[in-house]
Amino acid sequence: MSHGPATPIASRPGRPLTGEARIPGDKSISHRALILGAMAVGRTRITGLLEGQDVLDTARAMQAFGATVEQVAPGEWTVDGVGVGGFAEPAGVIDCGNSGTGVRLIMGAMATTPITATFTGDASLSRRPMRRITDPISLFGAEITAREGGLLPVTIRGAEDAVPVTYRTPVASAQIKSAVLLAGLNAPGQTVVIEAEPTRDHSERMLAGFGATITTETTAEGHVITLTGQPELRAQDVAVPRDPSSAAFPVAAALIVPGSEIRVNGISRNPTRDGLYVTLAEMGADLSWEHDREEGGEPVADLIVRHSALRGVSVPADRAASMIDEFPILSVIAAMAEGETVMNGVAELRVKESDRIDAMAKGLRANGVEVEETRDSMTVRGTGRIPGGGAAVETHLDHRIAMSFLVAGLAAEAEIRVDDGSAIATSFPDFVDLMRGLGADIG
Ligand SMILES: O=C(O)C1=C[C@@H](OP(=O)(O)O)[C@@H](O)[C@H](O)C1
Ligand SMILES: C=C(OP(=O)(O)O)C(=O)O
Repeated sequence: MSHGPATPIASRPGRPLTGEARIPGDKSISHRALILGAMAVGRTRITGLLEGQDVLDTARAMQAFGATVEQVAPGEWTVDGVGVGGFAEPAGVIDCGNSGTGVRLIMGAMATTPITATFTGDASLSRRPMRRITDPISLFGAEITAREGGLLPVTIRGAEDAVPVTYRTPVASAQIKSAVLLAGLNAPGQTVVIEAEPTRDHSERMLAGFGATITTETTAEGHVITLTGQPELRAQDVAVPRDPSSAAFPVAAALIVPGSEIRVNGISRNPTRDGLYVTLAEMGADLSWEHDREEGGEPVADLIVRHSALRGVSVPADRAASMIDEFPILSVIAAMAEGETVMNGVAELRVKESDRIDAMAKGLRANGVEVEETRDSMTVRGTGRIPGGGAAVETHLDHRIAMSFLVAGLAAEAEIRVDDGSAIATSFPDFVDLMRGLGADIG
């Protein structure tokens, strides 16, 4: 999607937050449901799909590759798949907008079908590294042309006679792992991904759910995932659970705005996604979990969160993958805690929708918070207050930077303004309305 006009938004300190925050569907699982639905035989029915722009761009891409993707009702979609190896050559360029997950998973999914496709994205996505995907998919036999530096636009000619691949991921990334597994679907024999640290495992869970043979073992080499190629994937009913990364914003707001108490139902307890919640418990957050259960193949529970006196902590590097998208909001929570919070092993934040270490450090400093950064760490010196009152924070087309500072403004001593909130619609289109419904002064 091309980017519309910038929309400045501000938030101000006000009354306590109360009520229930109804979080939209998980973005990672929504992308995967559409892609696997398109690669299955038959009609996949998806409920609770996130209708954020990132996911809508993936839906459109799956249509361009020949699947029939339809919205039946809000959040309810059907996908009539074309089967593994059944993708048609798209007529036009595939524009994945702002979405790293979309472009990288789809590049993997088409890399072992003998068709050609060109991928583009917005200004943010066009700065993000793609060799981490094009390198492994070329091992399957795909041919790649990219802009200098391996950046988008990228054209892929899918392998005619794909060979299976064993690949050790060079950085902890579920996107790399998933792209390789999706490419492995149309290669004969076994495709193996080895990761040093476990990353979110939604692809593995969903591939098994669609009927693929896939195993995961923890060995001395790391986490070893083995997929048997050329399965017939069978259409499924997929109930998408709520997104713990989106839930993090109202949860954070309730923790730092005095007098708040909110309920957030159906939060993922998947250990590959719950690092923020582990960290918040260490910081002294008042979190009560109820009704542990399974939804859409994922462990979930309901959360009640209350305003809390928080202390700074050191977040170990081996937890980074399980909370990779939550560091921007953690840095806001850390400013409202007493003492230093050190976030280790976070270099990957520099290649997200923006350089998130740099964007958070600049925005927090502009609002009176002391921050130190190295290439792969960020330290926030918490004093329990955010003076606020800086110039508009630059968000660089990054939804999580925008939402983080809008939450910060609710507990700051003066209004906080972001230069552009339009990217919020990529992952959490109802963010402003939902926060207002809890009592937040945002707009
Ligand atoms: O696989 C996924 O759905 C995602 C993986 C993560 O990216 P990396 O794999 O690049 O760490 C995360 O930041 C992104 O929001 C979603
Ligand atoms: C990094 C993110 O998404 P993506 O990589 O899909 O653009 C995110 O949502 O924080």
